[in-house]
Amino acid sequence: MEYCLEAFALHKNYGEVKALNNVDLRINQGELFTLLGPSGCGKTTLLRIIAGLETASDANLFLNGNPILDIPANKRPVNTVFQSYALFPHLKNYDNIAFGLRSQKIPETQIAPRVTKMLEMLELEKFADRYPDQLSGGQRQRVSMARALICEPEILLLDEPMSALDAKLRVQLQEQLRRLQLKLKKTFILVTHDQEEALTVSDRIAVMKDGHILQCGTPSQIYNHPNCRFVAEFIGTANIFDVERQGNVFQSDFGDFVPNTMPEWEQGSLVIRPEGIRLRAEKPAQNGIRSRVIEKYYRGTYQNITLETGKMRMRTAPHRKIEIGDEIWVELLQEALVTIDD
Ligand SMILES: Nc1ncnc2c1ncn2[C@@H]1O[C@H](COP(=O)(O)OP(=O)(O)OP(=O)(O)O)[C@@H](O)[C@H]1O
Repeated sequence: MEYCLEAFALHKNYGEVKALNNVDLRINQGELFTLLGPSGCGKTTLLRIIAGLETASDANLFLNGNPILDIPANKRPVNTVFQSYALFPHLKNYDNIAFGLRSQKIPETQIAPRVTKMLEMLELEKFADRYPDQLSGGQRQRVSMARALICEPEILLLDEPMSALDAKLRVQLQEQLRRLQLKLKKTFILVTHDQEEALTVSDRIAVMKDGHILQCGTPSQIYNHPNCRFVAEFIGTANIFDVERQGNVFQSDFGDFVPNTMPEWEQGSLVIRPEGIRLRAEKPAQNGIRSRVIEKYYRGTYQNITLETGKMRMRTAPHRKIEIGDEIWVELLQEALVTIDD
């Protein structure tokens, strides 16, 4: 299979700081690939190296099988959408979008239909004659996307494009971004520190920390099968507790548990997501805990419950009568228990 983008052994040092430490990456043709991690993990540096805005040492970077590290940024077939929009304030939105084609001296008769198509695709028809400062943040970011896409780059790079928007707009733009990418079937690389955004829009996610990629996989692989404590904690809510293996059972401070698969190690952790813990009317046959409810938060479509035992988080249906102080039986579903070697 031919990858759209391949990187081998990417290193980037800023003085003492190892911004990227031996990063390998393979991104498929037409996928929405997300670089996810906390501030300072190196995701922007990686995006900037792909864009050609930053140099890398000892590295190889291939686009459609061709090496690109020696190609300057303005000659690479990639384009970037920045958090800060980077639109020209003195140009109308139409002219902002047309800018890249005009600078290639393409005749206006060919530019007009392409701009019109972009305006349509990003639902911006009404705003063509306005200036960027007459738009909301989300609309402005759509103009930035149209401007970046009109030159038909091989890859669209998106550097935290939604982080300046409020929560509701962000969700709208995430869905719009995903629809657009599926329609265009183009490779998009998104940088974000927002795990919900990554889970919502991505085909695959690379979780980064301290210049390393810790895990790379589909949203459901990353969420349901985190390969280490950091990934489990960074994505969603995770209940994590120490265990010791004794034969086919894990012993913990909260009782004995049996997961689906037994690892080789003797000491490690078990991870379970809140939805993997279920309320039971009586003691379950295995993986049961008797515990007191210490917190309850109504969330509309569900209730968040905190158990006294290990401050474990679980969820119940919103109509379920359950009160703080209740003693309940819960089952940690066997198939939801993930083992992690610390
Ligand atoms: N020009 C620079 N000079 C010195 N250090 C830098 C420079 N750019 C980045 N760094 C450092 O490299 C590391 C990775 O930075 P990078 O911007 O890639 O992280 P990030 O994950 O994108 O973070 P954020 O989400 O805050 O933008 C950080 O420790 C940062 O301080």
